Amino acid sequence: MNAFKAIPDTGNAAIQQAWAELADEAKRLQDTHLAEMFSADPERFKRLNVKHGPMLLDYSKQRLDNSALAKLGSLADACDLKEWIERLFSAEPINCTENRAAMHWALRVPADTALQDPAPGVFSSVQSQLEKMGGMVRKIHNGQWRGMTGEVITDVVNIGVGGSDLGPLMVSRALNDSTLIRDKPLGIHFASSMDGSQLAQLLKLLKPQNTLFIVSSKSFTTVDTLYNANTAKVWLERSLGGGDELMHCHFIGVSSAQQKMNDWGIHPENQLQIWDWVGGRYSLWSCIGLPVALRIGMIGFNQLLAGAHLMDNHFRSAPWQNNIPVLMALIGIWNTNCLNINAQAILPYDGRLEKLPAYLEQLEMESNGKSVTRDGQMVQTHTCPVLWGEVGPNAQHAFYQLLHQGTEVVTCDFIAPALRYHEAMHNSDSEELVRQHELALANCLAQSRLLALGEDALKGEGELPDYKRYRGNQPSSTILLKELSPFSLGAMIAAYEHKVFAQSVIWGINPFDQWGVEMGKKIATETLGVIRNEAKPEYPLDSSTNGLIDFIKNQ
Ligand SMILES: O=P(O)(O)OC[C@H]1O[C@](O)(CO)[C@@H](O)[C@@H]1O
Repeated sequence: MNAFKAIPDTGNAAIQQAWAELADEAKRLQDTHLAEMFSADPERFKRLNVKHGPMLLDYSKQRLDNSALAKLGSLADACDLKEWIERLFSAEPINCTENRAAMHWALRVPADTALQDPAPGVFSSVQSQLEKMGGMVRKIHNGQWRGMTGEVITDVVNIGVGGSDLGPLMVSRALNDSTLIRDKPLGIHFASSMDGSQLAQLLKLLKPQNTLFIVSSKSFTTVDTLYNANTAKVWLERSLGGGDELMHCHFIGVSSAQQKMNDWGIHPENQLQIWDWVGGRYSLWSCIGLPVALRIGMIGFNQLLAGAHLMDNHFRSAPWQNNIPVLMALIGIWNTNCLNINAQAILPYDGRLEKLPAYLEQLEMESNGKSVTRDGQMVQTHTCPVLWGEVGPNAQHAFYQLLHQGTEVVTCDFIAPALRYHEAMHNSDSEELVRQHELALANCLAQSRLLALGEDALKGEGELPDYKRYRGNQPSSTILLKELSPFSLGAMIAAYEHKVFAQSVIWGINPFDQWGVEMGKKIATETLGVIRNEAKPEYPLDSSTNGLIDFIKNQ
């Protein structure tokens, strides 16, 4: 179905013209099956893939061609994407509803950069916090960070939620078997859920005298985190007693709210600073990434930053035809706005990337799940699609049925490293593991092929009954990394970040705020008062909420 019920009227003739031309392209291609596109052009992959650094993006299984791409490029030009990219790489407060810059890119600028500071002291304050974090990492790794009883810290628990959890969690899991950490066995754990589920499990296993908590919260007001942190504090106090020494030995804080960290009792030496110009979901590159640095060491952390910096430079300088994040953005615009595909699955074929779908859900949906433009108008196009995902091979045994034979069109991102286990050739089990990696790669390629081509993927199957048929034409992109390393992961995450930004420019929305989550927090506070019999609601509650509260209270 053609998504263009009406060409969006943005009041800008060039943008409108670009949308109109895209509508024609969508009409031209709407009935062309991917199988036809591949058989009509044996060079299709060559035309529709791009490589940069450790990353390859194959978008030949997307339902577009060079002509449609050219029109998408014209749309990007009409929306002044190039100028907006330069505005991102400056101290301009492009997060207009919060009057803040969005300088997460500054977090990965190397110490010896020739780049000009976007505002006085930005680069130097980033470096000084990284150095402070490096000092803590060394102390913990060397066994010099002692608990209150003088025992070595063996376990670190990151308490945070959203961007203060998902980024560090995803990256630490992804790089869990990095060679950099072989000699440094340190338990690194994460507690995010406000109901205390994860923390309760951890507190059963950990020993207070050996455990260090990182309270990670940009705002230091997030109740999920503060409740978990309070539970941890009480747990420590019960065995070790309270006081300044306990706080000094067992808590690190990472936040932009220094006074709030002071008030909570984080010792000044244990405070790591972030800045209001780092959005929560863009913060893993800052000291919010402390669990990552603990996992892979500062050398590894710097490689992660270097990979992201490589992608920053690429995004800033490459023409859109070769620009990985811009192409990812344009493909998304094509799917969402031209083909009416509003679902996207993230499918890593590497178990180490198990948390990538959750991380990208926040990055994309909290950034671009918006319906009001920067000018305060209602958007006239769809914006962010619904994202979800799972480790691909496992998802094959769960929801791929819908992808192959359901009624929904879904675009998929297949993600895999080309090499794995190669560095462990001396291990006796490595040959078997290499074979397992080959198996995963074969499945990755086979699934994207079958989804694209349908039954054409396996000619010679003969006439199939309807229930066995594969219609195909499900579009996908494949991202291959040379291998999964701090550097390549940094580059890939930054590519997704910039994709999100480029799409926000085309949709005319601000990707750096999240006002949609605020009212829920307020109402929850009021509801808590009612559940605890401490307050009456300001407004009469609806019958559903009343009924549910009655049930809870009657138990
Ligand atoms: O780091 P904080 O301030 O605790 O916020 C955690 C998360 O909460 C949100 O503000 C949404 O509620 C996210 O944007 C953020 O990553």
